[in-house]
Amino acid sequence: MEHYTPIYVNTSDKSVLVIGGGRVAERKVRGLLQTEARITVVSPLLTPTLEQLHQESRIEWIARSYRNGDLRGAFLVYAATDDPNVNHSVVQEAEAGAILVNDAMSSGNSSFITPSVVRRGRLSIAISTAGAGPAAAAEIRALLEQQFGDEYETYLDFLHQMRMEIKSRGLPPTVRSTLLRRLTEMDILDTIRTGQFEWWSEEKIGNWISRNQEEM
Ligand SMILES: C[C@@]1(CC(=O)O)c2cc3[nH]c(cc4nc(cc5[nH]c(cc(n2)[C@H]1CCC(=O)O)[C@@](C)(CC(=O)O)[C@@H]5CCC(=O)O)C(CC(=O)O)=C4CCC(=O)O)c(CCC(=O)O)c3CC(=O)O
Ligand SMILES: NC(=O)C1=CN([C@@H]2O[C@H](COP(=O)(O)OP(=O)(O)OC[C@H]3O[C@@H](n4cnc5c(N)ncnc54)[C@H](O)[C@@H]3O)[C@@H](O)[C@H]2O)C=CC1
Repeated sequence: MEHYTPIYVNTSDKSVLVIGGGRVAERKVRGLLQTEARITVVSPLLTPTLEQLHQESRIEWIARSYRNGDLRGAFLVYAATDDPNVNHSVVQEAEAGAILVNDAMSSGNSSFITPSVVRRGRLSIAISTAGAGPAAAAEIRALLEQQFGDEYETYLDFLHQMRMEIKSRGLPPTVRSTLLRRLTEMDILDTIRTGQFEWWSEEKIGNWISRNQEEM
């Protein structure tokens, strides 16, 4: 059985190449648009959505078939044409250049696979079936989407703000980790769900930290 190593890759300001401009390429691009990647599509044809994204300058378009050498400077590559030979050539060029590559037609040829993703602001939950059932991955995503609602976006923004605040205070590591753990033990999610959440002021954050430090 194939086992994969799940990682979250930072593609900010990195050049990501998608070879092919069809339905599957469009799905890969939609995922990439959630990041700060610089996206280039190489394909003689584009779907109407990709065409629109190109017109809005959100993606670059090289309007021709893939050529050996196109991968120069790329950080990550998706081979998403409908021609297995072309995808294979893309994979070969990527491997020669030690670039991570996804072949949409074959998980076996790929150095990474594209998971199904639930996004709620800073929270992302990635699901993979190691290629066994992409439609099952999408079904599991839909289930998780029901379980993890929009309240998680606010919740994680709050945790992030508190984490930055706690880390900036130069507290001893044990105090810091206790405070960070206590944060997740509070019922913040419920207050967001019931519409009672209010962002904490500098003063309230300061008071909460001092009070909790005293209780340790
Ligand atoms: C290996 C992988 C390679 C990769 O792309 O990385 C791959 C490969 C293949 N997919 C195929 C088919 C379909 N894929 C989807 C949908 C998705 N496919 C995605 C990922 C992956 N697909 C990777 C494994 C992920 C994992 O580990 O589970 C998702 C999760 C993410 C994304 O693509 O962005 C996205 C759902 C996003 C969402 O909704 O959340 C649908 C449903 C639909 O189209 O609505 C169908 C039709 C139904 C069916 O066939 O099951 C075929 C057969 C093609 C043929 O026979 O012609 C192959 C080739 C093969 O199996 O060899
Ligand atoms: N990984 C996944 O999630 C899935 C993968 N697939 C596989 O992906 C393949 C592509 O599917 P679709 O996007 O629906 O096909 P499609 O026919 O909509 O798109 C193919 C695209 O590849 C481009 N293309 C063809 N030759 C090219 C070349 N030499 N250089 C650059 N671009 C080239 C075409 O212009 C077109 O834009 C399918 O044949 C299937 O095997 C299918 C469903 C899901």
